[in-house]
Amino acid sequence: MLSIDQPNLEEFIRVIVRKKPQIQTQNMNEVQVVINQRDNSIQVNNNSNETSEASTFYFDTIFDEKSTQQQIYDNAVSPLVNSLFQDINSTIWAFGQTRSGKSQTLFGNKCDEQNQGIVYRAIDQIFSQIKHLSDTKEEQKEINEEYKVYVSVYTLYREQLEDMLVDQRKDLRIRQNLDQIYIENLTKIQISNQQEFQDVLQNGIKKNLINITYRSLLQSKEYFFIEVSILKTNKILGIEQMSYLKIVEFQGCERSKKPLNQTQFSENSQINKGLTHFCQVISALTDEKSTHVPYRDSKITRIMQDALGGNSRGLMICNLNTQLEYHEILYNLRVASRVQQVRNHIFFNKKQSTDL
Ligand SMILES: Nc1ncnc2c1ncn2[C@@H]1O[C@H](COP(=O)(O)OP(=O)(O)OP(=O)(O)O)[C@@H](O)[C@H]1O
Repeated sequence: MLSIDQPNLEEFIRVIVRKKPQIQTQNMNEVQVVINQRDNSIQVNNNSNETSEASTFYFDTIFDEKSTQQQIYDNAVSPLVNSLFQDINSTIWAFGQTRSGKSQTLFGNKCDEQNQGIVYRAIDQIFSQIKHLSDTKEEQKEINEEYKVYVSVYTLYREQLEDMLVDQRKDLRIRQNLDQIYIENLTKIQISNQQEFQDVLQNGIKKNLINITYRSLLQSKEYFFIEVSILKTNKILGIEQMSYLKIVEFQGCERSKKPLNQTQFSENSQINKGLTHFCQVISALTDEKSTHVPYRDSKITRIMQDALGGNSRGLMICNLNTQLEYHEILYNLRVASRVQQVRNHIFFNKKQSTDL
């Protein structure tokens, strides 16, 4: 195996906040949230209109309710897709309460160009970039590099990690090599355009759950993952490099004061458990005195380990639904605020000889 040492880059996880537009409903109060785009601050006012210092937060970028899918994509996601072609991994996760706009941001409406979410836009950008690279190389008569794109779809529910692209689902194992975390025996399907990507997504879901809609599938899982890998092969040198873009949808979680039935209670505690482990990892990573990061306490933190202090660029999209309770909004912003203090240590993915 040929391995070339590359310089390290250190960068913080980037956190952006997106406020969902208000939807007119009866008996629904909206918590007042003031976004100041000049200093990228967001102030949350409680019902008595008192604002304490703790309720003002600062983020990299804050998108108000008028923001478009295109703006989110261009600002936050496009640079990460570009870095895949520089052999750097990226992980994006949508976080927020129930009905805060996570699916809208990630998926939107695939049939409406303006409303398409970041997942479909990323696939378009990957294929247009590959075309651009091969056209440029062709003009220069040096077509040494070949790109192949693969997709995996998996879910995590009650600590059960399942491959959505196989008939027989079983709990998958998370493994670690020197550089990164990977899932053993995870199906990777090669795709060569947007349509093939959508077919894989749709067929994978149909294969596993008959008569269930895509939306209800997403709603029934705690975490939904789409992983797109790009394999670059230099045919002359016989060297290949693999980079990935991992996109994760967190299940919405409310620390509800309302009474829950047994199933809701059990689901909610499970989600809260995952979230608690996620927050414990974030706390350990941002506490200088901490000597241990408890990645192994839950599968979500293990799968996301590369993006939480490891070798992947990280983007958290914190979706905000202001039609929920004040303490819920505050809780989400506090988590988001802490996440942006986590540093990742990025290095370019290793080159390997193709004749392994
Ligand atoms: N930016 C937006 N513009 C217009 N409508 C939006 C926007 N964001 C969300 N919505 C609408 O709000 C509703 C809830 O959004 P969505 O389903 O994306 O939330 P979610 O966070 O994925 O919810 P859940 O946690 O239940 O999966 C949907 O009807 C969606 O169309």
